[in-house]
Amino acid sequence: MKKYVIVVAGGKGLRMGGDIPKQFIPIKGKPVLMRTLEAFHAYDDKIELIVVLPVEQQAYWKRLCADYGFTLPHTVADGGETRFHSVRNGLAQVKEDGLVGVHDGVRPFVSREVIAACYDAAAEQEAVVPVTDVVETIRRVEPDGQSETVPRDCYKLVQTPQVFTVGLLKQAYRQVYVPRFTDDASVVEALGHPVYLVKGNRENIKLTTPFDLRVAEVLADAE
Ligand SMILES: Nc1ccn([C@@H]2O[C@H](COP(=O)(O)OP(=O)(O)OP(=O)(O)O)[C@@H](O)[C@H]2O)c(=O)n1
Ligand SMILES: C[C@](O)(CO)[C@H](O)COP(=O)(O)O
Repeated sequence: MKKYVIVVAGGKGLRMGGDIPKQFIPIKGKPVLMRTLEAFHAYDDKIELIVVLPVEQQAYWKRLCADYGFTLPHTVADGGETRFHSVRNGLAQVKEDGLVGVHDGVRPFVSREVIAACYDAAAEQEAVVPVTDVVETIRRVEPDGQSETVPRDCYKLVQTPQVFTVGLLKQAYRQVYVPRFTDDASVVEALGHPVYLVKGNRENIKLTTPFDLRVAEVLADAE
């Protein structure tokens, strides 16, 4: 079955800050986005890679690929106003039926096992999301500042890649954007389609703040 992955790196990285967009920051000498693309290529060397980048960063990325001798073939699509719009732009490059994953460009430590589990399950279930358990106590805070502990077993932390059949994801992304579409599963769910959960890997962190870069250096050392 034909496989695609849309690697979204079209955001602003405001919480990370800094001079270099977070997807280009080197971790142990290799830019984050290259690590992410290599993880999918290592899973399946025939998977089609689609990278979504802001238009103004695309020339820089091309130069970076030349500088690092990065030769994995990939298509580049334009970043959009929100993650939803970036995914929609990437999806326009998906031309055949099969399975399509959407993965955050800034999650370079996804394991090969988790990628495989997501694509394998999607062949049966059509819509698959990797999750991890909540490892701390959670409190819900009301608008008036009152708060109470809620049962943590009722919650999971959501990762990517989120993998779908091409037809289903294309149908989902024809919907009008609403702010509660923070991931791909929420867009598919809005069609009334159930989402199947598989176990993610704890190392599969989203590099969001400078603290995460410190963790990333340690995780890269352990590879
Ligand atoms: N318009 C957008 C917004 C986000 N993303 C991507 O979606 C992923 C998850 O987003 P997040 O890490 O929250 O990145 P940013 O939106 O860039 O971060 P911030 O909210 O701090 O600006 C990232 O790989 C990001 O590049 C995207 O492709 N297009
Ligand atoms: C899609 C996502 O990675 C799932 O955890 C996440 O929602 C994206 O980050 P954001 O901060 O919501 O943009």
